[in-house]
Amino acid sequence: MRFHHNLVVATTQALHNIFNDGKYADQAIQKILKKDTRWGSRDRAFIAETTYDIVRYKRLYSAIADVQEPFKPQDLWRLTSVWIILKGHDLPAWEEYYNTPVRRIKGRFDELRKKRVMRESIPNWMDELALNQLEESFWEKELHALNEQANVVLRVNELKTDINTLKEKLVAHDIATDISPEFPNALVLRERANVFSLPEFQDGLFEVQDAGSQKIAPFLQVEPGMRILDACAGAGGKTLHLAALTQNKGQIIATDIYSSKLKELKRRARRAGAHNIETRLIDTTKVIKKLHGKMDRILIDAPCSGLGVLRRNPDAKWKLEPQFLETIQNTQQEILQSYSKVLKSGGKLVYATCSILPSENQDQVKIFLESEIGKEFELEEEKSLFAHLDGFDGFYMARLSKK
Ligand SMILES: C[S@@+](CC[C@H](N)C(=O)[O-])C[C@H]1O[C@@H](n2cnc3c(N)ncnc32)[C@H](O)[C@@H]1O
Repeated sequence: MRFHHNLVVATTQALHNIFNDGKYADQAIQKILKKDTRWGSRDRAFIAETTYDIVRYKRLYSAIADVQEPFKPQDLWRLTSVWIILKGHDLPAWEEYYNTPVRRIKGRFDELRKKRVMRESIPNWMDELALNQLEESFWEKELHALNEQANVVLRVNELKTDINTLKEKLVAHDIATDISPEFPNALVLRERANVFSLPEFQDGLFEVQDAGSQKIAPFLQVEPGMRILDACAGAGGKTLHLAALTQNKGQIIATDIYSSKLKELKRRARRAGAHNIETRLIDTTKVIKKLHGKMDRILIDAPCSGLGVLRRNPDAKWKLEPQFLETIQNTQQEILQSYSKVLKSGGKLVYATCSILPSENQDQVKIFLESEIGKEFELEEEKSLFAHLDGFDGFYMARLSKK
């Protein structure tokens, strides 16, 4: 493989912004990619994939390279040298790589890979937390799968097109995709491509959404004409899916505590031709109280650790803190307790997370069902998706019905 100096420079800049300045990996990479319009798709893919890989394996690579945060410029070059060597390539003859101890790097890797926390590159506390809740061999397989690169998956917007028509349109752009019967609206790209620049994206024919995530809106069993609350709507990934499933009929109220996210949701809804969505900012408890007893369905896509989506957000391994887990679990229960009151009798609630930890999933549902408010509910069905079993991101969903 031939390496280009300017692309590795760009990679070290992205790494500096992520590791030393605390920027989110996806945003830091997007910013760097805008720097040079002459870069082609392969150059961009190199910068993005190399940066993500080094973020993913930060603990392992920095131990091998014997460097510590905050990383100096030469430390970041050392990290890239470890990446090149472990990928089985020869180091380019650049001055930044003079005197790199190639044999020592390989030796350190062989030694360190014996320990899971090093091999899979994860903080000790996170490994221990998962081990307390999941069987060890299961966790090991899942953790390994969570370190793989995620597929690019599209959700076809059935308000505007159908899966076969979209598949054909993508072929015209040289983008080959696969359909899986398990995920009826999902097109999985065979190779990564910048789908956001396609006219079909601008026209709202699809959204980028992991296949596992596409299981959640249908799990709510919605029908056209229903009144639905998408309580933690964020930028609306699942709201848009709900709009398609209800064929734009009925009312979807999308709420969140951040107005910036709801603003983005509105923009996406316009592009998707989703007309039955209304956004409401939760700035006081009154917003939810006004809806008490009025809704047929509620989706609680709860804030969580995001441990199921580490393939997409590997920097979460380094940004999450143990205290956050405690706080977020309290928030999850509070949301369940207070927002579930919006349901009419006979209504249904889906509680979902992108976590694989039972403490954020089954345990929360159990605590809720045993509580005073929860006594009015029955668990209909629950489902867990795991990266190593299902091939996509990790998710949990539980459907409860109100008596
Ligand atoms: C998992 S994300 C939602 C993702 C979104 N449903 C989607 O499909 O793109 C969780 C969301 O919950 C929001 N949130 C956090 N605390 C909340 C609260 N108390 N009430 C409502 N939303 C909350 C966060 O701002 C975040 O957007």
